[in-house]
This record gives sequence, structure tokens and C-alpha cells, in this order.
Amino acid sequence: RDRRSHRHCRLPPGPTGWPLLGNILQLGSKPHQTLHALSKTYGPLLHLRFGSVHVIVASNATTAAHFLRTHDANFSSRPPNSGAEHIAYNYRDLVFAPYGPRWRMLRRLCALQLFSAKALENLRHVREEEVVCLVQGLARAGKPVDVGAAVNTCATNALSRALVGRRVFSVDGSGEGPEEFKEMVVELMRLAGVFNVGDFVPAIAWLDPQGLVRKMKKLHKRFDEFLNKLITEHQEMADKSNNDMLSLLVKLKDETDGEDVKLTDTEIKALLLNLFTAGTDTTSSTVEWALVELIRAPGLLGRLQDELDSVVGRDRLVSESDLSELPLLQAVVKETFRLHPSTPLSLPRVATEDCKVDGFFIPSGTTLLVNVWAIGRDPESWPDEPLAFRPDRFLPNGRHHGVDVKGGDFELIPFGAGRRVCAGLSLGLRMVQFMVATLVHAYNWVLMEGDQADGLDMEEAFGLTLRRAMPFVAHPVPRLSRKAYD
Ligand code: HEM
Repeated sequence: RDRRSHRHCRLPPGPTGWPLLGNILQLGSKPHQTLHALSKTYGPLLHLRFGSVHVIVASNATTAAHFLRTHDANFSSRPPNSGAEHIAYNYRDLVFAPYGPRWRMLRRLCALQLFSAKALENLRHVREEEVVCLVQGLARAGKPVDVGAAVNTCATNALSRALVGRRVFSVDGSGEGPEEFKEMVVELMRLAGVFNVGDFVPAIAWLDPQGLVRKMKKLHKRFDEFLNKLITEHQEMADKSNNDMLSLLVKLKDETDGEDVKLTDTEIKALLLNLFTAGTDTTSSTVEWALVELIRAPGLLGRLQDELDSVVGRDRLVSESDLSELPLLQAVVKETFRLHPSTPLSLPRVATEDCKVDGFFIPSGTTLLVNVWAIGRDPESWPDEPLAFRPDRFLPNGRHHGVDVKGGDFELIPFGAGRRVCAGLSLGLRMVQFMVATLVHAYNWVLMEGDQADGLDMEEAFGLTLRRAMPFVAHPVPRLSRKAYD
């Protein structure tokens, strides 16, 4: 019925592609930028063909709302892809699970154990302890530090204590662990961000033309070993009756026997893999971008330090309960998400049925990309200096006062929106705010010799997550009274 009633509609406009491959080779090394440029020619709803697959791209707030609000139910699964198959345990995870009972179960479990207001409050001491470790580690460093790496270790440890009841990295940052783990996550994001020709041209999938599947299988093996080790260790200390996520999952595993939706070791590993990867690099790269933006704007940094000094003082570190008292901090974090969204093309969705959007025909099986990066820079939504870092736009009297990142304001959707909005939004947002506040309050950041604040490299690296091409390295100089660091 659908197809017949929509037949008179056209597909959305878009560039002509190559025979067989379609537009896939036209994406270049930074697809979010290429797609943004194409949207200027073809409009906010763009049609492409990747091999035999229809792909549409939403590039402004109104169009994103059509899909993620009005038609969200029809776009609440993710398209098939080799990453989900070869890395994420053949779709048995949460991120790629088809919309349905298993997705619902996994998502509920996460809410219960990790992301609800109550769970978040229960885990607050863990985050605060890990942030103290971060600050103390920086105080001990006595040398310039790679800020993203230090923040990544902190975010990963805070998460791993919630997930498996212990840190995965030593707190002094020594040893191979943190770098190796971060490198694995970055590799995952890099692989997941490449459009694999084999996903769209089945006839040549077996050739693995970009060598991606081979790399995915290899990476999967490394993650699987990491997760197996965590689970084995966890079993060995099981008598300590932990209340971490893994303990809950193991308990539930036995209870789901005979139910429609099974929870086995594979689902458990897949879920842990999701949470470890979705929750670390996204968070730490946002903190890194925020800090660089602040250092490029010394006046703004000074204002933020004044805000922190007046709310927190100089005798203690920031605590999570201070965050709600820090409007400029919150505005800085929003502005960072606007210009540097962690996942510039969000995560893809797929049309389950034919539909008609904005007068255009969208066939079932179409992949939907939402260009969150382009939406954050769209002059229609952000008329005042859209490319400049101006957190004041979110403060009272600012044009965007009240606009939030939580999925209700479509001009700012770094966490996506709708049914499949980021599951870890509450935690991710809080960790980013908490770490940015702490790093700015506890330290002045002195640049490396030869670096100039206004000359810092702002180049983006390629991948599913929008990392800096150049890591940000600077020297932390304490600015609080001594006892704050004890
Ligand atoms: C700066 C922090 C983060 C950002 C910007 C971010 C962004 C996103 C985005 C854009 C999506 C896709 C949403 C959609 O399809 O509409 C997503 C999904 C997801 N995120 Fe996050 N994320 C962040 C942190 C986290 C954290 C801390 C966790 C967990 C520890 C997490 C877990 C997930 C999961 C499980 C999904 C899949 C949800 C589903 O398919 O139902 N994220 N995230």
C-alpha cells in the first residue's frame, strides 16, 4: 500500500553517482564536511546512492526533526554493516540491536544500573574519586601532558568501576594499558567511520576492497581477549558481592533461562564492549576540544575561572553538586558540543518501511545519516557568528538561552534524538561538565614553547568520533591552595 501511495513522489535531490558504486567514492576523508558542502547545493535533505543502497542525509534542524521526531518510529533500527557483524558480536549488542525486545531489555538494564537519576547518584563517589586521581596525577606530572590521554584514562576508569567493579588502568597512568586501550577504541571509531564499500556492493564484499573486514576481525579479537580477561577476573572476585553492572548481568543471565530474550556471555561482552567504546573517546575528545577552545579565548577562560572561584572557592576541587551552579560552564560545554560534536554523523538509522518526508519518497531500507556537525554550524539556526566559539549565546539574554543538548532542540543534537538517542547521555554530559570544570579550576594551562593560543591547530581527524588531528599537549600549573590537591 505504502509504495503505491508514494509512487508519484520523487526521491530527494542529490549528485549523480558512478555506475555500481554510486556516490561512495565522493565522500573523501572527512565525510561530514563533504556532505555539508553537498547540502549547500542540494538542500537539507539529500539523496545519495552507496552501491545499491539509498542513503539520505538530513543537514538542518527542521529536517532532522522530521526524521527523529515525526518519523522516529520508522527509523529506530540501524542499517546492516560489517562493523556490527565483525566487531559487535554480530548485532548482539545494544548499539546495533534491531529495534525490538532485545534492544529494549539491554537499554532498560543500562538505565537501571548506570544512567537513571538514582544509578547516577549511586555512582557519584566513583566519578569524584577518579577525577581527584586525574588532578593528583597532573600535579605529580611536573611536565607537559597529553590532556586527552589523561582525561581518557579518568573517564575509562570511572566507567570500568561502574561496569566491572574495578579500574582497568593504574591511576598513575604508568604501564602500557591506557595507551593500548585508547588506541583500540580510536581504531574502532576509525574503522566504524569508514564507509565500507562491501556493505553497499554485496558482489564485491568478499574482496574486502579496503581491507576493513580483516582489520575489524583483528580488532574484535583484541577486544574479546580484553573482555574475557575482565570476566574471568570478575568471577574470581565474585564472592565480594559487587554491585557493578557485570555482577547484575551475570545474575540476570541465569534468570533469563526460558525467556524469549536470552542474555548469554556473548550479549554481556557485546554490551560491555558498547559501553566501554561509546563512553570513553566521545567524552574525552569533547573535554579536549573544550579546553583548547578556552585557551584560544583567554578572556572567556578568565571569566570561567572567576565563576568557578566564586562558586567553589580556591580551597577545594569542584564537586558534582557544584555543576548546577555554573551557568557559564554549562554554556561552554554546549558550545563545544555545537562546534565539535563527538559523532559528527551521529549513528546511522534505517527506514523500516517506505515513507514520505517533506514531499519526497523514502524507500524502505534507506540509510539515514543526520549531519549533526552541519546542523551545529547552520547559519539558519545559528545566525550570530555560527563558526565562532561564543558560549554567551546560551546565557540569559543570549539568543539561544534555554537550548539544551538532550534531544529536544534539533539545532543542537550531539547525542542524537528520539528512541535511539544516546543511552549514556546523562553520564556523558555530566562527565564532560565535571572534567572541564575541574581542569579549568585546578590548573592554568601553559602552552608548549612555540605554541600560540590563537595558532593552535584545530584540524579534525577522520573517524566516527570527531577527534583532534593533533593531540593537545600543555603544562598544568596549579592555581588553587595547596590543600585542594591533597
Ligand atoms: C560526550 C559523550 C557522548 C556523545 C556525544 C554521544 C553521542 C551518541 C550519539 C550521537 C548516539 C546515536 C544516537 C542516535 O542514533 O540518535 C549515541 C548512541 C549511544 N551511546 Fe552515546 N554519546 C556519548 C557518551 C556515551 C556514554 C558515556 C555511553 C555509555 C557509557 C554511551 C552509550 C551509547 C549507547 C549504548 C548508544 C546506542 C543507543 C541505542 O542504539 O539505543 N554514550 N551516542
